[in-house]
Amino acid sequence: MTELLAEAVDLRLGYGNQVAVAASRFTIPHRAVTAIIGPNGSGKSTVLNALGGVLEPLAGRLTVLGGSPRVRPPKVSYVMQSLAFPAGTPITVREAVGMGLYPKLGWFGRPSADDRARVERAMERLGVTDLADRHLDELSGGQRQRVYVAQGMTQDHEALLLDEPLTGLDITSARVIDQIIHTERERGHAVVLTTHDLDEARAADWVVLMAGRCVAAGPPAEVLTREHLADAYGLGSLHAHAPEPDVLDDPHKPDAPGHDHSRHQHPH
Ligand SMILES: Nc1ncnc2c1ncn2[C@@H]1O[C@H](COP(=O)(O)OP(=O)(O)OP(=O)(O)O)[C@@H](O)[C@H]1O
Repeated sequence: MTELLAEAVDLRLGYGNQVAVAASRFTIPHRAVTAIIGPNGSGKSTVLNALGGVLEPLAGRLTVLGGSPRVRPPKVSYVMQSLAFPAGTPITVREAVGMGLYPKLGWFGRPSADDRARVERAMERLGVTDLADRHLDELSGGQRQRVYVAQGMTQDHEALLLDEPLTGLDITSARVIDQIIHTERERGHAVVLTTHDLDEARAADWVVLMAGRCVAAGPPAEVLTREHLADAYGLGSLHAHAPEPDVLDDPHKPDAPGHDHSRHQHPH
């Protein structure tokens, strides 16, 4: 049996008494890259929050690495760039990356030489060493995103949760973070990321397709089908998320629709 990072059973997640996600069952494998994809408001970040132990389920069961994520397993590193630091926080890049040590040290623990080396290594891996003494406020969005991922890397972890890590990045920054994601997997870690990019989801080992519920979870080829995407995104937006044009146009490809040209019409 595949080793699991997470398992959800009859899970309900939400805010106050508003249910945002109701999912009967889905799993996320360990030591693999999982992409959570779905339309705006479909519950991707909500699921990540629950996996990261930031949000308690309203009902049902969610286990991460065999336990409750609320008893924050220190082995799960959650990078929440959107919430991490309010604008104007007077903090340097090195300090921000060093905050990845807090789950281990607590707020008042003193970092050892090893801990400090870990911070430097994470900054090197993300290519932000030159920015170490700069204030976060002085960075571009892409540079800041690298800093957040470096913070996640600093934490001793088996699983890395990343909220839209590649969104809005230039090719260089995206490549750096993409490389990190794949190195993490090679090290036997799990990476769970949220995305709006179908290609990013196709490149993952496992996909969870959300629409306020789990539409499907499994390998990309089984999840990112026309039917599932139509279910999640609605028929009206299907053409925007359909396979690449060359797949649509080449009748020899297994996924091609043959002579069915109806898919080229834009439904209104
Ligand atoms: N802090 C909150 N308080 C109340 N409702 C929330 C909160 N965060 C999210 N929601 C609601 O929960 C639902 C799911 O939101 P969530 O942020 O998980 O979606 P998402 O798929 O990540 O969206 P996006 O693609 O826009 O980032 C939405 O209806 C949203 O309005």
